[in-house]
Formats: sequence, C-alpha cells, structure tokens
Amino acid sequence: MTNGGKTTLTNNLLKALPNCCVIHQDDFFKPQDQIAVGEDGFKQWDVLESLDMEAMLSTVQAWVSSPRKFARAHGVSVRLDASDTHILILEGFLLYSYKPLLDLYSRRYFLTVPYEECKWRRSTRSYAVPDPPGLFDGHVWPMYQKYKREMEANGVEVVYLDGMKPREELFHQVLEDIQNSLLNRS
Ligand SMILES: Nc1ncnc2c1ncn2[C@@H]1O[C@H](COP(=O)(O)OP(=O)(O)OP(=O)(O)O)[C@@H](O)[C@H]1O
Ligand SMILES: NC(=O)c1ccc[n+]([C@@H]2O[C@H](CO)[C@@H](O)[C@H]2O)c1
Repeated sequence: MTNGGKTTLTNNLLKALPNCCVIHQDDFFKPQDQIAVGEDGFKQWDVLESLDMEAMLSTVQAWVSSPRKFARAHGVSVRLDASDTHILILEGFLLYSYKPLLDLYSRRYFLTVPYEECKWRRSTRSYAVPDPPGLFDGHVWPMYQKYKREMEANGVEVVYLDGMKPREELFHQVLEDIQNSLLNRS
C-alpha cells in the first residue's frame, strides 16, 4: 500500500542482496494530461489505467531475458560466482492487479499499515504532483481497499508484512524469507 514502507525495505534489500535489480512502478505513471478526472473531481492516479503497465512488463521481460545485461545497464555491479543468482525486485502499490505480471513473481510481499498511520505518513510526503485536499479519503484509500479486495477475491497469494514493525525487523524478516526461497528452488 502507499506509504507502507516499500521503498525503505527495497533499499535495504538492494544493499544486502548480490546481483539485485529493482523496477519501481511509480516510474511508469502516465503523463498528467492522460490521467482521467473522476466524477469526484480528483485525478484518478490510483487506478491501474494511470500506469503504463505494458512498458513496465517490457522492462521486466528485458531483465528476464538477460539479468546480467540488465544489471550492467542499470549500474548494478555483477558478482561472478558459482551460483550466478540474479534477483529482481518490483516495488509498487498496484503490482498484484495486473494479470500478465502475476505468475512471474516467485514471492509476493504486501506491506500494510493501519488507516491512521497511512494517512499520517502520506501527509508528511511531498509528491511531484502534490495531493489536493481530500485526495486521501476521497480517492487513495477507497482505491486501495477496492484493489486489495479484488486481489483477495482472485485468490492471489501474498505474504503480508506488518509495516508498523521497525525497519530493521522487516528487513531481516524478508531477507531470511528470500534466502529460504532461493535455497528451496527446484
Ligand atoms: N518500518 C517503518 N516504521 C516507521 N516508519 C517507516 C517504516 N518504513 C518506512 N517508514 C516511513 O514511512 C514513510 C513511507 O516510507 P516509504 O517511502 O518507504 O514507503 P512507500 O511504500 O515506498 O511509499 P510510496 O510508494 O507511497 O512512495 C517514510 O517517511 C518512511 O521513512
Ligand atoms: N509519481 C507520480 O507521478 C505520482 C503523481 C501523483 C500521485 N502519485 C501517487 O503515488 C502513489 C504511489 O506511490 C499513488 O498513491 C499516487 O497517488 C504519484
């Protein structure tokens, strides 16, 4: 979810994991003039249609076809050891609602914080396009709830993470989970 702590966790993982690249979903927002305005008067940023998901998928596919080349092109130093394991982190607020990506993930994590905390954290942020008054309650939170409900109704399995835990604890929890899933690969 927005302000769950995704970027913070991602940055910690990037430092700890070898050959690890990241793709940020926020880099795929369409230009402002292509964002629909809802009946509520708000620009509808928090819907899948506001993101160029085809472009994001192409970027993921570029990594899949050559992780090493992708890493080099993105300034990630490649460690050449026996395992030659490469990891790609996708970081975003609507990752599990776009079907073509769903089966590509080996692990899906979902950071949550309670409504009050989310609203508070969001109010302290300055986005390139600042939130107009009322956007959180009028658009951001209802869309979050809608997509999460749909994800659960579609049976998408995720590992929920409690975003209220300290940063260090979340980092170690996920690092351990990733390391275990790498060990258990067939
Ligand atoms: N575990 C944590 N405990 C308390 N505060 C946190 C924690 N992780 C992140 N934060 C703070 O919450 C805010 C949002 O964190 P972050 O930017 O990592 O979230 P995000 O999910 O990437 O948000 P968005 O996608 O909306 O930009 C920041 O001010 C950050 O310092
Ligand atoms: N990055 C952007 O262009 C942009 C513009 C307007 C709103 N947002 C917000 O980013 C969050 C996801 O990280 C969403 O909740 C958007 O509202 C982003």
